[in-house]
Parts: sequence; C-alpha cells; structure tokens
Amino acid sequence: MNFRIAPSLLSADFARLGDEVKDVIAAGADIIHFDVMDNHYVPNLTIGPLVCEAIRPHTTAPIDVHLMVKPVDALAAMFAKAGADIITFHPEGSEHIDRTLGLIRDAGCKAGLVFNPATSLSYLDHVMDKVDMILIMSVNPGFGGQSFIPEALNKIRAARTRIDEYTAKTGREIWLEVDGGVKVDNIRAIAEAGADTFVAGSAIYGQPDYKAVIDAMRAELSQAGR
Ligand SMILES: O=C(CO)[C@H](O)[C@H](O)COP(=O)(O)O
Ligand SMILES: [Fe+2]
Repeated sequence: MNFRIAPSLLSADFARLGDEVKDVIAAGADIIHFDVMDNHYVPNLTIGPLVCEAIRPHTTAPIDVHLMVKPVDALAAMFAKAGADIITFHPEGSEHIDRTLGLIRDAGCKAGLVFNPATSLSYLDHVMDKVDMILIMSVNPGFGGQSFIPEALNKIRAARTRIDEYTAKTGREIWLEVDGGVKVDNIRAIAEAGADTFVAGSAIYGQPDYKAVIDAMRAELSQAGR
C-alpha cells in the first residue's frame, strides 16, 4: 500500500506560508492539504484561490484543495486555475454533484467527494466513475485541532469496500483520504481500516520538528496490516 501524508496548512503559520509548504515537503510529506472555509457552509473563514496561486511556485507536490463552501462550482473553477491538483467538495455544497465532479475533471484536476461524520456514502452510488478521491471527515468540518470521532473507522471500512469492489471491476484506482484528528497514535488504526492518504494539521504544524512527526507516522504506517 502506497501511503500519503498530507499536512493541512490550516495549522501552519499563515504569515510564512511559502516556507511552511517547503518545510513540510522537505520533512517528507507527499501532498499539501489546503482548507477553504467560507463562513457559510462552515462557520470559519480561511483562504482563497489567490493564496493557492501564491504557494503554487513554492512546491511541485500536489495541492489538495478541500472546499468547505456552498455553492461549489465557481470556486472550484477558480482553484483549478490557481494551480490545484486535487479538488474535493461536500455533496451538501453542490446542487448537481455529477456536474461539479465533471467540471473539476474537465479543468484538469482530480475530483473528490467529502463525507461529514453524518453524511451517507450513498452519494457515491451513481458517480463512482467521476470520483478520483473519497475523503472521510473524522471531525465535523470547520476547525483544526478537534478530536478524531471513532465512528469514522466504520465509514472508512465501508468506503474501502466500495473502492476495492470498484477497482476489481474497472481497474481504476480511487484514493481514500481521512481528515480530522489524525495523529501518530491513531494513524495505524486508520490505515488498517483502509485509508491510504492522511491529512494532519495540528499534529504536524503544532510540533517544532515536522520531520520527527512525519517519520513517526511512517513508522506506524509501516506496521499497519489489513
Ligand atoms: O478540514 C479540516 C477541518 O475542517 C482540516 O483539514 C482538519 O481539521 C485538519 O486539522 P487537524 O489535523 O488539526 O484535525
Ligand atoms: Fe481538510
């Protein structure tokens, strides 16, 4: 299993974002997770396409834009232009999920659906062919530094079953990302439930030595069995 670690910029020092991006990639991270909150779909307000465009020259690592916004379509197009590689959105934020997935892919990005703790995976039923990533939220969206909700492990297992069945039929890979409260001490259990991509904000940016945390996460992942 190819595991990917995606530090969330939400917990980075916003006054030095370019360096924060370079530092986590130098420390061994694979992906930059970029949380967009609109003070409407979620109570918090963060960063937009101009900031994505500003960090783009600072790394060749994929930028994974997590849109916690409603409506989604116009912002998704702006982030594709701003250099995003992956764009995920919450089904509750889109009037027409199939259309939004299509417009993200047509803009050249990987597209993904995000599931809040109480959102059903049934939104996947008729759109798997347009989904490149499934993101399971293990906290309610809106803030960094919250505690992992254990019930998320059951949803990760269910999503893994869907993906494996789909991949067996089509040969096409879909990534399974988990976001919220991911730490060194629970990442192994999350991997064992079926995740391959791990967002971690406060666990990485909240520590002075990013490499030490990422190395410790990889050591845990290397022990994970399915
Ligand atoms: O989407 C998010 C919150 O809505 C963040 O990506 C997530 O919470 C990361 O922060 P932490 O690892 O500190 O929980
Ligand atoms: Fe996120």
